[in-house]
Amino acid sequence: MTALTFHKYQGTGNDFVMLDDRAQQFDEHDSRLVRHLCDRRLGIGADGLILLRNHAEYDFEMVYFNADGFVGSMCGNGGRCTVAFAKHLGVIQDKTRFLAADGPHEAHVDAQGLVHLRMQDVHGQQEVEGQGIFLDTGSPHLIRFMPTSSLVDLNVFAEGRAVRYSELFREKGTNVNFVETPVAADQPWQVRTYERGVEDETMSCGTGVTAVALAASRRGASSPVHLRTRGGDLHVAFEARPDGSFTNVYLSGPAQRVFGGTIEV
Ligand SMILES: N[C@H](CCC[C@H](N)C(=O)O)C(=O)O
Repeated sequence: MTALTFHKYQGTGNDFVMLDDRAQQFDEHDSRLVRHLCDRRLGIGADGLILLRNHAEYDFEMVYFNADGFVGSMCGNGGRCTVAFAKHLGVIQDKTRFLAADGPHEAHVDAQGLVHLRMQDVHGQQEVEGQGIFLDTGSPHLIRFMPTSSLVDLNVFAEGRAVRYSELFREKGTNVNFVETPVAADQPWQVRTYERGVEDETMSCGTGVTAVALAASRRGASSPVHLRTRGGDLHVAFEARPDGSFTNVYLSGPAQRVFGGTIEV
């Protein structure tokens, strides 16, 4: 048995076990251990686990795992939490360039402690017949626009699961976002997300709300888009290019250290 030091972070309720792995001692193939640390009854409990590692060309590297123990794609809330963690460790000050699964990212922490994270440019969005709109913001997302007032009672677990395990998505999986269009322009877009790799609804999904904002821009939303998740509010700013792609995409919101400790592994 050894004692593993961890930090627990959350960004709009999407929660992560954060490990300072600058010495690169964590075995990233040990999916059983990642699953155990993310287990809410037997371990620490989280939607995902993130290693902060050194990198020769960037301030740090973020290695993200879903709660199922496997290396995930990009995680927007996790990215913001990793920036806050890097600042907590003294690895960075208020501005950074770091590497994640989908490539380099720039980010900065503002005076209120909000983290602004630049996401990769997004090319194209497809209409998936009878399902919704599909786009990739570093992770795959299906967006389904829902009738007014239908989100509150929606069974996101059952509805999301049905899409995620449908013939089209079964192999690679997808995250599924259910969205309510605001009734007034000053209201936020409401989002609930079923997450692949957690295989359940989470309180919030950063790459998910980013995808929703870009899909919403085709439905009259203008940058910055205000989005509301079960765990709090996020903003997404972007520039739409004439060819339908998006650049200068920024996901902004809080990222907080909740506690830290050691766990016997
Ligand atoms: N919670 C995440 C998404 C994690 C990605 C993931 N669940 C997948 O696509 O496998 C976020 O804030 O962007």
